[in-house]
Amino acid sequence: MPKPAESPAAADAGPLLRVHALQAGHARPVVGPLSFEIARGEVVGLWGRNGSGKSTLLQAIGHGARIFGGRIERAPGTRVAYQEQRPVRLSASPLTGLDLLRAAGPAADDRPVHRRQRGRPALPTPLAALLRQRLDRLSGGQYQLLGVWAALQGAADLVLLDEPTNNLDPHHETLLVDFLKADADRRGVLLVSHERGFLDASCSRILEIGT
Ligand SMILES: Nc1ncnc2c1ncn2[C@@H]1O[C@H](COP(=O)(O)OP(=O)(O)OP(=O)(O)O)[C@@H](O)[C@H]1O
Repeated sequence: MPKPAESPAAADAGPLLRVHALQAGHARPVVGPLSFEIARGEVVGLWGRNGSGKSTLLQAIGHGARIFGGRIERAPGTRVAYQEQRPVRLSASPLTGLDLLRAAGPAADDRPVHRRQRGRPALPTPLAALLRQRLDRLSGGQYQLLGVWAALQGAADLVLLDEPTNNLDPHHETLLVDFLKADADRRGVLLVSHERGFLDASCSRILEIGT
């Protein structure tokens, strides 16, 4: 489930994220040194072979990985949502799709008609059908799509998505590209994918790591 922090909205000026000479890892460094920036409105893709440290880089920015050198700077007040490569799912839970959207923040917590009235993207029809369903009864792809929408349309300014096409068929992968383009100026996105076609269709820039 996405975890937006409860800080005020980030200032509009300057990049949301600055990564400078970062070396990150776990017991030892596995990625870097890397330097890049992400501004609001950008969708930046991470591309690289298995084990090159893409997930570790997202973890270092989101939470969890150890920083061995360099620095990560977020614009003051930047709220982060992080969809992990294998999002945690409770085996039994009465929570619904609507509960998941509400947890992402007020912007994601709405029905299609209300969203249109506020000038925000309408909840896509395939997701509207999931609002009343229990999360533990959703398919892997349904859960993935709902989680990514919540991260993108929730309160976060910076959205980290690790393999967001996991469990998605080609039709829903296309829908995901539309999700990323909807209201894109409101946030910056850093995503990992092995699917080059998806990266080319959805990203404004692609960073290759581990070469
Ligand atoms: N929690 C962890 N503790 C120790 N080492 C880890 C941990 N997670 C990942 N690693 C190691 O860090 C290296 C980079 O892993 P990471 O998952 O970041 O790569 P990746 O590029 O995302 O790979 P993939 O494309 O296969 O998902 C690997 O050698 C991996 O074994």
